[in-house]
Amino acid sequence: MTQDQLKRAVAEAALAYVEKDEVLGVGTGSTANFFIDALASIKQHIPAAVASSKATAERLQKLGIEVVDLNSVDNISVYVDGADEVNPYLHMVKGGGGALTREKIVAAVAKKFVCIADASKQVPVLGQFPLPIEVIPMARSYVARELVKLGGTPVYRQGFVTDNGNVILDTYHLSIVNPVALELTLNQIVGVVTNGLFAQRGADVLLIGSSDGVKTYLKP
Ligand SMILES: O=C[C@H](O)[C@H](O)[C@H](O)COP(=O)(O)O
Repeated sequence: MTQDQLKRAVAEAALAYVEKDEVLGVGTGSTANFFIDALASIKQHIPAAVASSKATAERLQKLGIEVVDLNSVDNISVYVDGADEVNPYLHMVKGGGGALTREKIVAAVAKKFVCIADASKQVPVLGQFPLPIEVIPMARSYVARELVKLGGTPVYRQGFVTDNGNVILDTYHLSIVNPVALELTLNQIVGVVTNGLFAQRGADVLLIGSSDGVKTYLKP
């Protein structure tokens, strides 16, 4: 099976986690896009969705699903999104598409986080994928120097501006042996808006698309 076929299979499997007549949170990226396309078959049961990016909002609206502002809802039953890496504890690296801040906000509100990914995203230890860090533009150089002090090698994502008007530092070589602690440490750097570690609030359910079918993992 191709990677896209695995993404489609896992996206379709995630439909089983969508709660009827509840507000749904929807992530960003190629795997999330397959999920949005799959939602067409059950859209009559989705009163509204909260999107984690402008791109996702547009895709949902094209399908005829109402997109609402997060401030207008009290809770989100389920949030479905992809990941760039996921470890056995269901901690993730996210933000390859630059949507990490809104993703982390929607994930924080959601009662359940369902991560959907193809098998290439499963890793024993996070950190092969460079960690995306969203930064206020004027703080870019300062934050980069602080990341170097932590052992990282930050690379400015040239020509990319987030939905929030900020920039991204893709950071190589960080030692992510303790994702929860590193997530907190990175949050302490002034000028950092969000880092791409989703460890304090990891996934509750992980669906992995593999050549043997879709496998389900629960947070240990
Ligand atoms: O900012 C993007 C998101 O965190 C995505 O969920 C992540 O990059 C995975 O994307 P994809 O499904 O395209 O591999």
